[in-house]
Amino acid sequence: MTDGKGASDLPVAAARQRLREAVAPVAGTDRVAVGAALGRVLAEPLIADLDVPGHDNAAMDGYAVRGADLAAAGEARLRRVATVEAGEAPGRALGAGECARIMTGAPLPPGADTVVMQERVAVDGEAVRIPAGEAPGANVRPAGGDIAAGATVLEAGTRLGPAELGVIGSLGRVEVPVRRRLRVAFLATGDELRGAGEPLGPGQIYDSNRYTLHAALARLGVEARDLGRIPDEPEALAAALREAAGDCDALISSGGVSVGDADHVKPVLEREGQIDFWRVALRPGRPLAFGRIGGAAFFGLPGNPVSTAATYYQLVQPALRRMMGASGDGLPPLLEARAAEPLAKRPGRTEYQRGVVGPGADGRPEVRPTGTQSSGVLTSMARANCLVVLEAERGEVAPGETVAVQPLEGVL
Ligand SMILES: Nc1nc2c(c(=O)[nH]1)N[C@H]1C(S)=C(S)[C@@H](COP(=O)(O)OP(=O)(O)OC[C@H]3O[C@@H](n4cnc5c(N)ncnc54)[C@H](O)[C@@H]3O)O[C@H]1N2
Ligand code: MOO
Repeated sequence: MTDGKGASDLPVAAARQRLREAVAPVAGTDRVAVGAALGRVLAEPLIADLDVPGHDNAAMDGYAVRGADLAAAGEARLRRVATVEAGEAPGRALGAGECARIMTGAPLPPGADTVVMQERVAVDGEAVRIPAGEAPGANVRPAGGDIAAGATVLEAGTRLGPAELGVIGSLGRVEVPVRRRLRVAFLATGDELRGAGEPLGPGQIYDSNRYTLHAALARLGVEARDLGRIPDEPEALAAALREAAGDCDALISSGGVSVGDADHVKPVLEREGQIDFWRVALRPGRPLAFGRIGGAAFFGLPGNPVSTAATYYQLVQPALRRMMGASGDGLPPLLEARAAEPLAKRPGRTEYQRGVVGPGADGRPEVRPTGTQSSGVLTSMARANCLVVLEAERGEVAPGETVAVQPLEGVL
């Protein structure tokens, strides 16, 4: 039993460790078109089979010259013998005293090792005059300067975002080997829940957690299966979970995981599978349950809307990423900011308070809470651009104290 203050709850770091040990990357890979690979996880290292760029080329529009021809004093007088556009072959080699008009991206003619920007040059017909002071070797992008043939460009486990897909594109690949998509089912429990468009009876509320979960899973790039709203009835919950466990890698529920008379998640998990841990020393989200049903990892998230969002973000998503085969937990690094207002906190649990971080009067990062920190106030999350991470042992935070913040932008 706990003492009610969280003293025997699992510390957050221990919960993360247990999750890392309990889940493993799924087997199976797909080959998908590069254009359809956003958010997927690279299944094999990407080894370059060519140099990028493939040839020494000009970084500026100007004149390709031999560095040896540049003047140390006065000016160099060169003769333009060719023009090279991007996409053309480099043309014939430059001899002493010769230069070529060249455009950005065009391959350097043999013999040239320098590009002089056209703004620095006086041109009279084929005569090109270059004042002293130009550096030999300047404005050339060497072959293989971005990617050298044979190099490992991206490691297995890389989650593919716009930059990574661009890199793969620069190698001319048509398809990319990725881990198979994770299948994740989610549901909301609660007799009080109604769906959008339905009239509300007395004491009823609209289900918001399924929207939060669905959006978070969609952004993560898993195949999300919506099991809908399940009444507070153990048999209904057990049947839904048993069925979904047959073809999903992970199951996520929201609500019913605390100690109320209608909280059936934990007993159902104990009966239908195994419970690994229940109750984590974090706020919001303390009654979180984790275990296994059949072949699927099971995450029972507390029903309070902020608790659902925060536990998903802090604990579930890192575990799902691991199952996807992605390296790292994907959580942004913690940054330091000054508290602009007092932050209520009692020692015992790690807290994730919702805040807005931005530059203070002195330009240094300053964070203020987004109003009421109740786990039922979901607008506190929607208005936040960061979570203020307060260590378990910490108490009330006074204005001016340094706190850790975790940027939320683009993550949840
Ligand atoms: N005696 C105790 N009571 C509670 C404890 C405790 O330790 N002892 N813990 C509290 C904490 S902390 C949390 S968090 C909640 C979590 O409880 P449940 O996971 O059982 O969640 P529910 O009771 O089902 O719902 C809590 C709250 O959230 C609303 N809710 C639920 N699902 C949704 C949804 N899909 N969309 C929108 N809102 C939802 C629900 O109506 C309740 O208001 O337990 C505390 N109690
Ligand atoms: O952990 Mo509960 O989420 O504090 O309200």
